[in-house]
Amino acid sequence: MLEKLISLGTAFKPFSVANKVRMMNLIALITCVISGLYTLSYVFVLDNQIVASINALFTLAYALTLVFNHYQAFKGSKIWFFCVLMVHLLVCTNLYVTNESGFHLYYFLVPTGAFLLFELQEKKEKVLLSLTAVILYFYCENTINTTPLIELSDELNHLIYQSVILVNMLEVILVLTIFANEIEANELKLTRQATTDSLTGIANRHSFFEQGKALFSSAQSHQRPFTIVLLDFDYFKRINDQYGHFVGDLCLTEITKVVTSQCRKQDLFARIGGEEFAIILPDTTQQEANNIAEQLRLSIECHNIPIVGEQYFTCTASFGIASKSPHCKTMKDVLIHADKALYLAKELGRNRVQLYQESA
Ligand SMILES: Nc1nc2c(ncn2[C@@H]2O[C@H](COP(=O)(O)OP(=O)(O)OP(=O)(O)O)[C@@H](O)[C@H]2O)c(=O)[nH]1
Repeated sequence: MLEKLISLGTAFKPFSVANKVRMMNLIALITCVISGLYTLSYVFVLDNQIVASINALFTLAYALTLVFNHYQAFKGSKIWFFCVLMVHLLVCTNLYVTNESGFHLYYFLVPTGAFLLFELQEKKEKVLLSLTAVILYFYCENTINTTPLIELSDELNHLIYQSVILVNMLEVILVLTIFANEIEANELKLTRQATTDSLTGIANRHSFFEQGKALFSSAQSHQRPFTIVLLDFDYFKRINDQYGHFVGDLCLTEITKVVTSQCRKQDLFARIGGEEFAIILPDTTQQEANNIAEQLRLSIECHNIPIVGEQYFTCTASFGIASKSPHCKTMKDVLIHADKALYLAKELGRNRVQLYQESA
């Protein structure tokens, strides 16, 4: 139930916008609860039904924020919420009680909330709401309500004042913590998106080169072997033409799983082109890589890829292998050699593993 309320209006929204809508819903709910508690205290503790009724109306007005979000009026919901809050605080300090209660200190939450909840381009709204909050704060601070509906003792005023400070602090801490967590989650998601191939879920071309360069440098400085295996599907165009693009995609994901399951922890498996993949094998000689690639070739050849019902098809792939040699100054040099070997594997009939030879 709570999760449903917090998620109101978030469906089909981009991640960052959905986060802000959730945050607005959460803040509106917390405010409803706080305002509701004040209403109960006006009824049962201070025994003032008029103030309780007015406060109950404000509680309902806060709840309307969720309704706005439900109907996708997100900007409207934010403006509504902050306007209700500011009028409410004005009524608290100038009608219910006096400014000695410190209710007007809640105005400090408006600029913080507005700058966090409004979008970057909604500058006008943020500035206008913040300015209004500052003006109203000074108005309340310098206006003495001589006819409050509730006469509070000095002790009670002091108690409320402290509770306002406490709630202010807790709200700021809560909101900032949630925002910090969401920024971190956002960053993580964006980094994953930028480095992962969306179809297969393995490293993409960009990530391959970034990580590959680091692995190559490490191999160079420790004088350890470094080998690249290139894997290219055979006659992939035919698979697409015969079974359709969707099955072509399925073939790529299925074979990715087969290869991934056979890779070691230290290997880097990436999709570097449409139907071209690469595996960096650190600490692996060309001969060892040859055995690994041969095993992969066999596994791919034997793997049944489902089409519909009980129907299956198989595919094959060609492999080109090259290792770091004194002629290779960069990872790209090794990759060029592996590409030459792959070309040869295709030339020699496909579904085979070809090692790069210096003379090739
Ligand atoms: N389904 C699907 N097909 C893709 C994707 N990326 C590239 N392709 C297809 O892969 C095919 C590659 O064709 P070619 O470069 O001619 O190579 P090939 O048919 O595999 O032939 P050889 O490599 O010479 O054995 C093209 O038809 C592309 O449209 C993808 O993400 N999904």
